[in-house]
Amino acid sequence: MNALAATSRNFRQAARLLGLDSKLEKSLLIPFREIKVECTIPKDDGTLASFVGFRVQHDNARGPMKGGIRYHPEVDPDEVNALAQLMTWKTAVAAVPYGGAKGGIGCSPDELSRSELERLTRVFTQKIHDLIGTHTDIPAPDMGTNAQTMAWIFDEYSKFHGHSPAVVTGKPIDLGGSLGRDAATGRGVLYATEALLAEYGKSISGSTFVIQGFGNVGSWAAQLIHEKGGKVIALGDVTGSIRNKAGLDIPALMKHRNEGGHMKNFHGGEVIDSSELLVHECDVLIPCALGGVLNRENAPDVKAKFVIEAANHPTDPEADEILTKKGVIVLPDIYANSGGVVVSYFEWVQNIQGFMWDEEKVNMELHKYMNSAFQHLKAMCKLHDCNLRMGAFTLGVNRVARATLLRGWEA
Ligand SMILES: NC(=O)C1=CN([C@@H]2O[C@H](COP(=O)(O)OP(=O)(O)OC[C@H]3O[C@@H](n4cnc5c(N)ncnc54)[C@H](OP(=O)(O)O)[C@@H]3O)[C@@H](O)[C@H]2O)C=CC1
Ligand SMILES: O=C(O)CCC(=O)C(=O)O
Repeated sequence: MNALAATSRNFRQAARLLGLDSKLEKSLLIPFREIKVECTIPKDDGTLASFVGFRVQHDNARGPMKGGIRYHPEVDPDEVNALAQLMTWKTAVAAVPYGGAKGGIGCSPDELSRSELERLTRVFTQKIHDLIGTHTDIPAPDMGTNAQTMAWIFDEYSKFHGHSPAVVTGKPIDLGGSLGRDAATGRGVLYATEALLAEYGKSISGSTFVIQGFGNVGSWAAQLIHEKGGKVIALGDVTGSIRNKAGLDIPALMKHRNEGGHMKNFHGGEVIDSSELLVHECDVLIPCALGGVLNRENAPDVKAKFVIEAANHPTDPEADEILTKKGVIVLPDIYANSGGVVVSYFEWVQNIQGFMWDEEKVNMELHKYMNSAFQHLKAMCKLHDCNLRMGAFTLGVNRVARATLLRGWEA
């Protein structure tokens, strides 16, 4: 089942639990707007290259649409559609005043030079600039993009619309980015994991962790868990996977990575086959890379007691069923990785106010938002006698449905 079919299935299940009217259910599922553009750029060698870019704007009942832009070879319209829909439910779960959107360009960022990436980002922005904006749709980083990508979008957009820092979040601090945004998704993962473990009388410091992905989300999650005394015993990225039963030295691994080293050349760990990573013995498994990595093939062998979905849609529905039957507790993406969009919201607010918060305030507010969402999520689980994923979906879908009904249907 692809990501869109799986996300829509979860939505329909939540709509049924909530007893939503069928017309409303249908209208909430259909995206507001789907944009597909061709982006042709001159490569550094003088040849031309074309890439397809997408932006799906799913829903704006609760506010401007919000969501990241992904650069990855596997970007396709159905996946972007699913990720945009997830953003609608995620912003509602987090109680930030946004709808949902997502974008992507089918490309391999590692195979493009910095100037090719800049040209591609600027051409994409030229093609979508009149459909995004501070009060319509606000992009942010996702896989394969970063603060520099956001700086180019902000600059290109501002050529058409005047100085507009709040059109994107996740910007460099020097251009109006928020302190704490770079770490925010990983920090939110830490706060969400702490809240979940506490329900079971456990804590970060007494637990072992396996993390897939060592990019923005994975590396921050690993560092913050390590700082809190958690033992990260295995970790992997595209270049390979390693383990150390005594706990990996995460600051040393960060240094190794920042100096251009590959995972498998890190001396503080033993190389393992990447297929072993997700089924490695541990208390808590945190996928922080691609979607669909937990599936019917590997789910029966998962040994973790808790899965924290830091990636978007890492667990396909078949794996979800298998894990539930095995008694594995899965903390769903639309709550677990919402720290990124929460601090994006703080960045947008700061840009509009023209006032910068200190990092302590950002982290304190993030903690409040994550804890409050967890309490509301738990209440929905109790009300509908459902698991955490359905608790999060019913919470998000109900808030969007209420906003839609309050705004009214009459033309
Ligand atoms: N950035 C954000 O604020 C948010 C991100 N997310 C989600 O978190 C996930 C990660 O995003 P982010 O950290 O920003 O992305 P990055 O591009 O910064 O990092 C992605 C990481 O995943 C690794 N990776 C890619 N493919 C594989 C694979 N097949 N096997 C193992 N590792 C792999 C990459 O390895 P390598 O470095 O070797 O290429 C890299 O370490 C995505 O699902 C994203 O949608 C969710 C909410 C917010
Ligand atoms: O920070 C944001 O606006 C969105 C981040 C994102 O794309 C996500 O949460 O999946």
